[in-house]
Amino acid sequence: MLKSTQAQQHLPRRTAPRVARSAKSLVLSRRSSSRSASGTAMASSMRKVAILGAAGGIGQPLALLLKMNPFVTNLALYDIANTPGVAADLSHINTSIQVAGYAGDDQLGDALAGCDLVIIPAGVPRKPGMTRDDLFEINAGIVKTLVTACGEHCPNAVINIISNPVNSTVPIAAEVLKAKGVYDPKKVFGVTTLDIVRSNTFLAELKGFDVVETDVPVIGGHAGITILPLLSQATPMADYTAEEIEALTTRIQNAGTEVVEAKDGAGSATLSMAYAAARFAESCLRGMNGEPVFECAYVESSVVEGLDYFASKVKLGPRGAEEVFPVGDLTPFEEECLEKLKPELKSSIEKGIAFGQK
Ligand SMILES: NC(=O)c1ccc[n+]([C@@H]2O[C@H](COP(=O)([O-])OP(=O)(O)OC[C@H]3O[C@@H](n4cnc5c(N)ncnc54)[C@H](O)[C@@H]3O)[C@@H](O)[C@H]2O)c1
Ligand SMILES: O=C(O)C[C@H](O)C(=O)O
Repeated sequence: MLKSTQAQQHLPRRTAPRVARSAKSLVLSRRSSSRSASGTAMASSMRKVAILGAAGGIGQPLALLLKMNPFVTNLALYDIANTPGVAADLSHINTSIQVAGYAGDDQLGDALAGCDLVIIPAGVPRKPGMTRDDLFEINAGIVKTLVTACGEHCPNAVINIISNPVNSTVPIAAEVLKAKGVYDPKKVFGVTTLDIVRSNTFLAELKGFDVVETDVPVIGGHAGITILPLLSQATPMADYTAEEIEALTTRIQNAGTEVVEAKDGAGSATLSMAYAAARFAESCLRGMNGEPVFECAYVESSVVEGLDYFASKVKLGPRGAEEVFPVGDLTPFEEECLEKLKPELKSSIEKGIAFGQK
């Protein structure tokens, strides 16, 4: 289990250093060069990245963003169907990243072989009226199968899990890898970056901030009240009324549902999620290359007693999540929200563990 370090205990009010990069780092580079888009780091290492669920609503735009990311050298696109077409289409883009499509069970091993990073958006999305937990019945099995294959074909890869319910699918992945004897808690992440992206956007809109300079840590999990934005730790600092804090927190917690309802049966967030997943993937790759990067993510954790998985700020490095930061000082409102989310998050974790061990 990951432990918070001595140094982290002495952190001041903020949970951790500010996320070290901004939306600018995803500006598209026309050549897959050795220069990152922000110009701050070299992207020289060979990196193979696989997307499992690559022909889907998230998978396709995510593949497009990664085809333009200088930290990637090989992109393996896997789905149960339609990946040859997606791969052929993407491969015509004149960046030097090599793209290959894989379809069906018998090609999964080839897709995963030699991967440094595996991103999993495979599974069904919500329709109006559903909770993320309603997806468990279908998505739990899909994640279990795919992570089992990761354990066999790329046991050292970092895994980014997008498939919902993330609060349960991450514990499932951990149990599967434990059973195979290849579990490294530093390398399995639930992607909660969309919660941060949304919080930054909504806060910047409310307060008239430059959105690129806005940073809201979001802790807890990725479903309803388990999503807890820490507005007291946001930058730039601002004064809020109690009503503003409550309204903004509720909007962030319901933002996924806002998109599900707007799409009216045609799925959930795909474009904003692809953006968020590309940002988190790039942060993992930068970390692998030795550049310390800070992101909030859902990981195995000892930050909150009784919750074995929890999202908080982590430091990404060559070995994955090298540090997991404590939540820092909370306001009474945030303390109350944290208490309220514990039973739901605990039950989702336990459900995932039980399924993973079956
Ligand atoms: N973590 C987050 O913040 C976040 C945000 C948005 C969506 N999601 C979740 O991401 C998942 C995917 O959403 P979407 O909109 O891309 O759905 P989608 O239906 O458009 O795409 C899913 C893809 O997964 C593929 N798939 C299904 N079973 C598979 C398997 N066994 N192996 C490989 N591929 C398989 C499907 O063929 C499809 O192409 C959903 O569970 C959704 O709830 C999570
Ligand atoms: O809301 C969903 O079902 C998808 C995703 O988790 C989101 O937050 O947009």
